[in-house]
Amino acid sequence: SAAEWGYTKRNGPFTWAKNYPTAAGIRQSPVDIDTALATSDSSLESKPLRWKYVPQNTRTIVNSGHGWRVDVDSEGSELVGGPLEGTYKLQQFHCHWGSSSDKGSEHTVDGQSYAAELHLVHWNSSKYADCGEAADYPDGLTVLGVLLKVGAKNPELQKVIDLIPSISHRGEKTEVKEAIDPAKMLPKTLSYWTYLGSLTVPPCNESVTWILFKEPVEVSEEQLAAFRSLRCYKRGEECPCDEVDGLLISNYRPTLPLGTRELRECGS
Ligand SMILES: Cc1cc(=S)c(O)co1
Ligand SMILES: [Zn+2]
Repeated sequence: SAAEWGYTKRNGPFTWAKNYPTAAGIRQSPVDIDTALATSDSSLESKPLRWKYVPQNTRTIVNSGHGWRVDVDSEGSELVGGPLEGTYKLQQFHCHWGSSSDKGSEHTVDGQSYAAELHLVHWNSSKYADCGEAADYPDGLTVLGVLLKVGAKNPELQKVIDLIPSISHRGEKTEVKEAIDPAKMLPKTLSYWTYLGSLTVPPCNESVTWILFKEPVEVSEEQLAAFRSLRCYKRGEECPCDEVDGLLISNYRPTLPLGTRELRECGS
């Protein structure tokens, strides 16, 4: 089969369009947030973004081979308001990071990278039956993006990090026993930028309304190091990628042009 996509020279972001043509589209993510281009929009201010999560519904954490991912039972969750029409439900959350903390976020702000970026993936439950179906429609998904910068240890993310040793290799998964509250991983101030974009991994579906919070949240260097200890290959198999020891030291996609898309902001 075609070499699985990844983040190395051989199978990285600049090769994805070969097997996933949408990756070469004009509504791709991430993008650089040129703050001077952002337009504030009274309709966003008038409909505050609101979310409700059920910490007990965080089910499993898996090593996808491209990072860690916490899968959630969508029932009981909801995200409404801001740029969104209808109700979106939480499906999963995951992170992107770099080989050192001077890079690793997917979105950049006025050209500045952060150390990592947390993505909370939601699907439009007002119009579609599940996340898989929603991913095929332009209004199907919403991802809340949180920029992560080096600082204090993040207690909520520590619950994820404590599970990483049990999912060290690709395909390994484990139950999340201690409830993780996604709401506790969001910044205090809720100002955000929003624009229409895509998944940042193949097949790069152009079905995401991006909502990127302006205020970064802190994680510690040790926590970032734990992310980089994940391996991209299955236990007992050869390491297919040419990363050092098959360690997932970097899993962020470089930015794509915003093009003629509108970039709106809410809050200072
Ligand atoms: C559905 C999905 C969305 C993003 S942003 C990602 O990295 C993986 O999967
Ligand atoms: Zn992502």
